[in-house]
Amino acid sequence: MKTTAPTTVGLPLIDAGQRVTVRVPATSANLGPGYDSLGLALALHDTLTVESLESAELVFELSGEGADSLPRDASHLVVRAMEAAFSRLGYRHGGLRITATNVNPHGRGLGSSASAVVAAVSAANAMVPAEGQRGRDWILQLTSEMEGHPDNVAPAIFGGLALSWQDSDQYRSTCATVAGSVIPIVAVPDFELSTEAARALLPASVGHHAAAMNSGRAALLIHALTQKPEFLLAGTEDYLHQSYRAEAMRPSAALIRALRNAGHAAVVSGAGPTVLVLANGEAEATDVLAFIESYTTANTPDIGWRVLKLAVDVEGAKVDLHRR
Ligand SMILES: Nc1ncnc2c1ncn2[C@@H]1O[C@H](COP(=O)(O)OP(=O)(O)OP(=O)(O)O)[C@@H](O)[C@H]1O
Ligand SMILES: N[C@@H](CCO)C(=O)O
Repeated sequence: MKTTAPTTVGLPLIDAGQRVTVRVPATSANLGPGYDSLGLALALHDTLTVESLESAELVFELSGEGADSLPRDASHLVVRAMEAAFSRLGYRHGGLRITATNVNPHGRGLGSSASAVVAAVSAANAMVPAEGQRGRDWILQLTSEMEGHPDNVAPAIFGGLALSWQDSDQYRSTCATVAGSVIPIVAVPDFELSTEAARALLPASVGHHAAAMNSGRAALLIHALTQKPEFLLAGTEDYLHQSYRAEAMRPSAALIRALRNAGHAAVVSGAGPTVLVLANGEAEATDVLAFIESYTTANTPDIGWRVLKLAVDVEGAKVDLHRR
């Protein structure tokens, strides 16, 4: 399907005939107590290829997740993010061919929207002349503004475990190295929950006791993820968001409770409803996979779960530019 692309009159045009491919990881934000600040990149990758056209057209070739439901016009998230990036960089495009191969499920808590905006902004940045291009911290700033929080975009950009924060209106992030024995496992249910709906369930404020308890667990979690995975169960206890959101994802909340009662570090991935388990070593990973299989068969027979044993992505968004 083709539609006419909007233009930003007055700005210089990028060259036609450029082709950029961006491979971007899925991400799991929060990790329990790290609400809006911690995120882990996962080896589950979407691929976006963008070509700059001579003609003022938007051409879409979409496959995989969202191919049947995403818009094929200027309202597509990738186009909106590219327009914002070009405009901030001081350029405009003539037309674009967008080819997206998506494996990251949408609205499930694996950072699909963050992956899309990181891929789009990275592609736009690579398409402007070299002297106008900006670094990854600039990409972090713009994509965090678009998402409203940095915890998914940061690991999608940098890879690994990202610790992010906000100084006034500036978003910052640094990476930590995850212990080699940590194995992320996700159980993705067949229902969606939008981040917007999940955020609307949170209270405007929490008590001092909850805040203090959460601070302790967030600090412990970094130590557990990087050096002492035996503390993962204690380190993933959250006091800020999961209990308020449980009503919107009851099967996920029940699975998390059962996994934690069995000693496994299970949390809501992002805003849910995916369940993330951080296993310590292959033996625990095998136990977790068996536990999820038997628990879901017995307790949630009407829900389809896609269970994936993944690895931590340490590379982040990978950009390849081909100029004609
Ligand atoms: N690759 C994509 N291309 C275009 N639009 C996308 C893409 N991925 C996600 N979106 C849009 O973002 C929406 C999902 O975003 P949302 O923030 O609700 O969930 P999420 O990013 O999958 O999960 P979370 O933020 O909890 O990790 C989709 O319904 C779709 O509108
Ligand atoms: N920190 C975000 C992650 C999902 O985008 C939330 O929990 O709402």
